Amino acid sequence: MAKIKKRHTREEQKKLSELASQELEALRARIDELEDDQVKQFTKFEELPLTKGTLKGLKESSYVTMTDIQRDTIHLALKGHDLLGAAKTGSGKTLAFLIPVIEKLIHENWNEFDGVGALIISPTRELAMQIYEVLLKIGKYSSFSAGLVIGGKDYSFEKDRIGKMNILIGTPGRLLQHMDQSATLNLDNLQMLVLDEADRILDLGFKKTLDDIVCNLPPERQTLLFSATQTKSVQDLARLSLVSPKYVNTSSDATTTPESLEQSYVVIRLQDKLDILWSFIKSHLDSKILVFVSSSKQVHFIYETFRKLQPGISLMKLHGRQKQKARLETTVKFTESRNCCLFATDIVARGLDFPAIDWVVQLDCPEDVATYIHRVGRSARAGRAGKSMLMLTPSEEDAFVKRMDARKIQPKKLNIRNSKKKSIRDQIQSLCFKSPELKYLGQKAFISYCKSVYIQKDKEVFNLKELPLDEFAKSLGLPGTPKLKLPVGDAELEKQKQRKNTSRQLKLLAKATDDGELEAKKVRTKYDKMFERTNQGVLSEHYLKLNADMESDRDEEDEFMSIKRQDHDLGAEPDLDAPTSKRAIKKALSKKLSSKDRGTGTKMKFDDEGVAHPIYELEDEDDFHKLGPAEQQKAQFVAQEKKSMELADVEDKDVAKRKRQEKKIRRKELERLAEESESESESEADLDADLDADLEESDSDDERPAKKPRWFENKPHARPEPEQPRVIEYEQPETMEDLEALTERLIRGD
Ligand SMILES: Nc1ncnc2c1ncn2[C@@H]1O[C@H](COP(=O)(O)OP(=O)(O)OP(=O)(O)O)[C@@H](O)[C@H]1O
Repeated sequence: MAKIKKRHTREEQKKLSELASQELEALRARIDELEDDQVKQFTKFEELPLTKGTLKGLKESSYVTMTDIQRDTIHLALKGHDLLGAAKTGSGKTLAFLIPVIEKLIHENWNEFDGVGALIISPTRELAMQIYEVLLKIGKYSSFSAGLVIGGKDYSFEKDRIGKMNILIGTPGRLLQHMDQSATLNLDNLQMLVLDEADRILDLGFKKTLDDIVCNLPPERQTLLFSATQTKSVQDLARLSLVSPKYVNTSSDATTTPESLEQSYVVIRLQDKLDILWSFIKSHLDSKILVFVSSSKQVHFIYETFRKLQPGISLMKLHGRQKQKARLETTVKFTESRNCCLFATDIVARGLDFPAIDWVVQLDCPEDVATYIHRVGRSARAGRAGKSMLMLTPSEEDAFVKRMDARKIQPKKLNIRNSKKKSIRDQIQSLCFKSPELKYLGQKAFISYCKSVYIQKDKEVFNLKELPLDEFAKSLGLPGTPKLKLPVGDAELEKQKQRKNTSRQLKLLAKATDDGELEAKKVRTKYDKMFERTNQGVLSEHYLKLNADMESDRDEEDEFMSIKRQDHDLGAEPDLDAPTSKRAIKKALSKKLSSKDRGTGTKMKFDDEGVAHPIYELEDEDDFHKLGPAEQQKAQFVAQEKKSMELADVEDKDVAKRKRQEKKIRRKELERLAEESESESESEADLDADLDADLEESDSDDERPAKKPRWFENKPHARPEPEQPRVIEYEQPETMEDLEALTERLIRGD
């Protein structure tokens, strides 16, 4: 969070405020007089009735000429209308709402004691940061404070300052968290609510959060909605309490993609995608390329594989499951790089303004045309040139091309030249063969891709049955096709889809502690600690990389799919429960473990193959019902358990009886031995002591003989000292057989 502008002295402030109020009066009059037709002739910001400070901030940021959406919306927003603005990607929507936000607060004479005057909601942190940066630039000459409230940052830091902010920019989850928990946050005076990428914020993933935010805002505010693909859903507008909104759509009369964008598509088999992508990258090494895939697992796998194959261009990855810090670092790195290739999921498809992207490649078909538009819109921004290539499988082509055509999007169909095609299948197979971690990533990528196809609503485009999955698995270097466990029925499908859409932030928010410091206060499990170490051999490093994935996906994928173990033996998977450092091993062996370290432990049972299982394993509900009614299963279980307990009881009794008999025999033999032994030489005493100890040990569970055997106590002088003590050589008996053999030898006296 930062102040937009330095403070003035009281004198200066008085003077300024007099001038400002005169200036504002004049501006208000100009705004009231503005006619739509008149504005249509405007080309420059300075023609609009904007305050001097804003014009200066714009000019210094090199914003002089307005884009269409800016020209068509800013004056309406200045007049106080609610607004729905739709414009192509990269057409300057950010300024179209930031200028009215600043101007509105200036006109309202907003000051630091008035609290939050404007709230800007963005679907992603990266986009929120981008908006914040633009605000700092153009708002340089206004005296408002602006704050960024996004997940992944220090919550307490935000909480302490949020009450002093005039403009807040944030992601839905974090904003709601502050609304619930930060006592200083007061939105009662809110003048303006802005939703950037409104369609995304209004969709299912954010629905509940947005509704919760909006119902806590004063209804008499002004609301601006901006998006590349505008919703006019009456329901959505009602949710936001828009009042007679003005619709502005600068992309309605032409295609919804930038004119300067050269669009193409190729039809290739699913199993050839990686070969084609590789060939494409190799022939565009001097370009800045953004590659979209459907899931973070695919990003992970392709990034790791291609990195090992060294294409000769810098590779990067960006997806929602990365830590915020890594995401920001990659965003900055990609922004600054000239020749590089970024593999990403749709998290970056919306809003992010990467400069000078030459190519947007869509390795996987987008879920709908709106997503296509957002993806390709990362290139050819603000009138610059750019190219895009969409890869479609034969089963996707017809329906998706039809969908695009309906939106006046007609990419050119291209064929890949055979001479340009390079196959990396053998290399990938060999990499996966050598590296279990890569194979594991491949399996995850396979499953995630299939899942992403399966959950799509548009079945005409996305049909899992049409896809050559065995071939696809081979192309990922997998020795077999991972088994897919797909959700049954629409309800489950919808659940999966919703889960996919639901912001990870919201999940985190639900688990947040009272002060919201979820990340800072997260309990580090032994796995966390283990994964944080890097010096434990190759597999632990692999697991370090996979940790985030495993943690986040566990519940999601356990329900959905399973991997055929026999086909995909991960071989040397580490024993996650074993101590992993010298210190840990020492600690584990130490009998002086402190009680806090002891824990309760987990009881395991072993099956016939010696594989450990938890005592209680949850069975799948469907599998359970297949076995018959619960009552019947219960009765069967009780009968079965009773029978096995009876058997066990008989066995136990037999063992106990045998033990008693053996003990009796041994004792008798020893007594006899003692009696026969004439001399009580030291060696005999030692022998007896040893035998005694041995008896004590072996009979520890049973009746113990008296510590000092009776034959020593009762007959200390019973036998005369032999003239020549007999020396009997013996080995320490270890087993019952040894003991018996020794006893026999002693009896025989040899
Ligand atoms: N009036 C202008 N003059 C020059 N450049 C501009 C102007 N307005 C915006 N830009 C630049 O155009 C680029 C795209 O702007 P912006 O990110 O606001 O587009 P957008 O419509 O919000 O895109 P998206 O739909 O992808 O979020 C940015 O780099 C911005 O600096």
